[in-house]
This record gives sequence, C-alpha cells and structure tokens, in this order.
Amino acid sequence: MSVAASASILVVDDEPDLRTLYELTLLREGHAVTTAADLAQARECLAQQRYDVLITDMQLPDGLGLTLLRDIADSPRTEKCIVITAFGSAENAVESLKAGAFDYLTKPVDLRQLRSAVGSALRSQRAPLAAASERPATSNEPTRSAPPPPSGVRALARLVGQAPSIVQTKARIEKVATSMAPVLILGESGTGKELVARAVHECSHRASGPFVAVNCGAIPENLIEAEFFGARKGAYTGASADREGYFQAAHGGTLFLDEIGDLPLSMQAKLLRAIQERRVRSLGAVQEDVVDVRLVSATHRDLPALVQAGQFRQDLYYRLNVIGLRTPALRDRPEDLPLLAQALLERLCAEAGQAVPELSPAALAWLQARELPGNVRELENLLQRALALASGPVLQPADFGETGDTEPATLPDPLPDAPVPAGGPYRFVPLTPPAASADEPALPSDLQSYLDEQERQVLLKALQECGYNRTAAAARLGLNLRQIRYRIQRLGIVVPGATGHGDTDATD
Ligand SMILES: Nc1ncnc2c1ncn2[C@@H]1O[C@H](COP(=O)(O)OP(=O)(O)OP(=O)(O)O)[C@@H](O)[C@H]1O
Repeated sequence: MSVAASASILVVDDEPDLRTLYELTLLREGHAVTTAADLAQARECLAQQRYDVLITDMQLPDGLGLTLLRDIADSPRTEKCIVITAFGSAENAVESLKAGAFDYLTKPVDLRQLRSAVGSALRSQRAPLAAASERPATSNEPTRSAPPPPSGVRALARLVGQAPSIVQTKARIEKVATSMAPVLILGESGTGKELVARAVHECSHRASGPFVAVNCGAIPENLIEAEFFGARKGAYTGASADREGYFQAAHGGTLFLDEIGDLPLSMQAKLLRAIQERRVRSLGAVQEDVVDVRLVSATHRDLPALVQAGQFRQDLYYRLNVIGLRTPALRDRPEDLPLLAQALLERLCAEAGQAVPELSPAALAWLQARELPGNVRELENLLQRALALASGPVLQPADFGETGDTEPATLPDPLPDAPVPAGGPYRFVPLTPPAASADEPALPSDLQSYLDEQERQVLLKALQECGYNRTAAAARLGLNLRQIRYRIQRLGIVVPGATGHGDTDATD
C-alpha cells in the first residue's frame, strides 16, 4: 500500500458542493476522508482523532480557518494543514504560511493542485505513516521529530560554524524545510546563501527532486522569460527545439532564485503571476503547465530599500519573504574563522587530491587580521592561492602573498598565458575580428544559433585550457562563476565532474 493510500484527511468547508468535490477527489486517491462544515464541527473531529492532513477553507461561518491552524500549531498535534484562500488574497496566503500552514490553494481550486499539495504534505511527514496509523485513533501524541534525511545532515554539515548566529540559522533551516513556504535568504556576498538554499532543499521531503539554481542577474533580459518558463520550437528566433524552463526543470523540487534583487521589473510581474497561480506557460505554448516548486530566493542587496525605490515590486517581496533567513557576515562571527579555514583547506585539498597542509599560528593570525569583505568566499580564495604558492607542509603568511604591509590579493593570479589588459587582469578582452577574406563564410541565416555556437567554442576552449576548472575559465573570460555556470548550462556543455543545474563541481 502506498503512503498516500493510508492517509486520513479532514476537509473543512461550508459549501456542501465543494466539500463533496474535495472529498470525492481524495477518496479516489485512496484516502480516508472526514468532512466538517464549520469550525465547531472541525474541532469535534479533531478532538476524536488525529489526521494526517487538514484542509480548511479560510472563511467559515463561525470564524477563520486560520484559527484551526493556530490551535494545531499551539498543540503537540502533527496534522499538516492546507488552507484554501480567496483568489488574489495574498494576505491570507502569506498569513497562513506564517501561521504554520504547510501550503495553501487559491479558489477556484484546481483539483490537480489539490492532489499535488496533499501528496507533498504526506511526503513531508518524516515519521512513516505506517507507524502513525498504528497509534490509537484518539491519540494526539506528537510525532517524534525525526532528524533530516542523510543528504540534509550532510548539507547542514557543509555549513561550517559554531557561532550562535550560524547554529540558529541551521536550526531554522531544519524547521522551515518541511513546508512549502517561500524562503528569502539575505546576506552579504560570499556568506553562504547558496549553501543555505541547498540545505533547505536537502532537509526537505523534496530532497530527491531537483535543485535548480538560477542567477537572476546573469540572464540577458530578452531571454529571461524563455529561461524561466520554457519555449516551444520556433517561439523566437533561435528556438530550434522545445525547451523547458527553470520552473518545469524544478518540478517536484526547489527553485533557487539567486540575486533576486537583480530581476528586471518586467520579469517580476511574470514571476508573481507564476507564484500566485502555480502554473506557467512556455513561450509559444497554448497550454499552461502546473508546477509543483518550492521557491527559495536570495540576495545580497537591501530588498526593502529596492522596494522603497520602486525597483522591486512590493507584492513580490511580500510573497517571497514568507520565511526570512539571514547569513551572518564573517566579521560578525570571528570565532568561526579557524574552523572555517580548516574545513575549507580540507575541501580544497580533497578536490585537488593533495595532502592537507597545516595552517601555522602566524598564518591564522594573518588571516584573522584581514577584513575579508568578501566573507567566506574571500577566505576560500586566499587559501586556494596559498595552496598554490605554498612551499612546505605548513602554510606561512608568506604563502598568502604577504610582503610586509600590503593588503593581500584576493583573486588568484591570471593564468600564465592570459592576456592582461590595461584595466586589470579580469576585464573582458575584446577579440579582434579576423580580416575579411575572399572565402569568408556568408552571413549566418540564424544569428542566435551562430552566436551560440561561437560562444560554445570559446567556453569549451577556456574550460579545456583551465583543466575544466570553471572558476579559472570564468576569470579568463572576464566572467564570474555564476555567469559561466549559466552559460554552460544554457548551451548544454557537459563539464567533467559537474553535477547538474547550476551545481558546484569538484573542479571549482
Ligand atoms: N558556513 C560556511 N561553511 C563552509 N563554506 C562556506 C560557508 N559559507 C560559505 N562557504 C563557501 O564560500 C563560498 C561562497 O558561498 P556561497 O556561494 O554559498 O555564498 P553566497 O552568499 O551565495 O555568495 P553570493 O552572494 O556572492 O552569491 C562557497 O564556496 C561556499 O562553499
């Protein structure tokens, strides 16, 4: 018997037709369904037994469905709650999620979405339902909160730190991972926002689904809609085949929208609609796709200030910021620096297949004296550079390029054969077009495909020359890691050792 088949569900709605519709839909899925018409009846049902899922309309004749949610949240009960809200009522939806609802549905309820939300709620109950059904029917005993799945434990362990701020962040990740509520991660660059997003995914029941990371700031504005929602063949010049978008690719998993503050205003409106309706339409398609995606977004920018300045939609901010997480700056947790340095050294050396050197007390003191505005990423860059320069088994300040009184460089040296333009080593170097010749090819009939092919060749060459290290290849091309990842993914280039959508690979 499947997990879903053994579930018991309480449906609360005052409209008899809707109650019957939801009941029949869920009975057909093999669930045991009880119905109630108002708060009073619902409370009676709850007093008699525990359910796996409670589905309640927001507006009931004797009060708000939200009060049931609060009753459950304030008790040791374990029902996962799904609230049905009026169309366009962002307040109710967000308030329900904040009050602890697992998910919400908007009227008129799409029955596919109802089934999908119930399925998700059941999967998110970490205690196996077989064990739950063995409990006496009248028991309100809390389900023992089980630890996250092994992938979640590993993801949390990758977030190194013992400072109270990091310990709290980790505890909160575990707590919020099991709902559908959108998460917004705020923090300076290099503080581990992507690690946190990944941990939210890995600690959730969606861990076996995809984690799709998107850098909203790196996508050209004219391609952004197709990238997010997909495109049918011929929908625009260069769309030579059907392509799924990020939403479709993340179906059943988590969509991580990094640098959300950089999303153009025109796209913000479209994203808001996708969040509200949970459906997306590929460019050139007639049908909409129902998408089951948990959204996690992040930015290093001051989003409320962007809202004030009219550069970020307030309604979108409100929808994305249901659960807030903050990644602390490294300077606010200096006690973690030795631990982080050690963990990063071990990771970098494991990736490079080399023995882990010791960090001398002088080198540690040297690192501790730096400001490190680039946070953990900057620390990582410094260590990487020191590993490359080190001459012995113990890292000394000199290995970090310390020459006495100057600030250290925080980026690795340009590769030996890379041209160094006047403006600095990491600026874009324009390629001089070859002189025209008699056998020059004709103008391309499809400019986009032609440019894609050129870009693919350049990326492949840079990657090959940099031993498939994307960070180094990006630096060679005047890109950052996220920009090159985006381009690699868009062009479908397979990088040895890379693990998927926007993923970090062993060579970076
Ligand atoms: N707490 C941490 N423990 C171990 N490594 C960390 C931690 N925080 C960050 N890192 C490492 O620092 C680097 C930057 O982290 P990440 O990309 O998650 O930061 P970010 O906040 O998303 O940065 P940005 O805003 O620039 O995108 C990564 O290599 C990551 O593994």
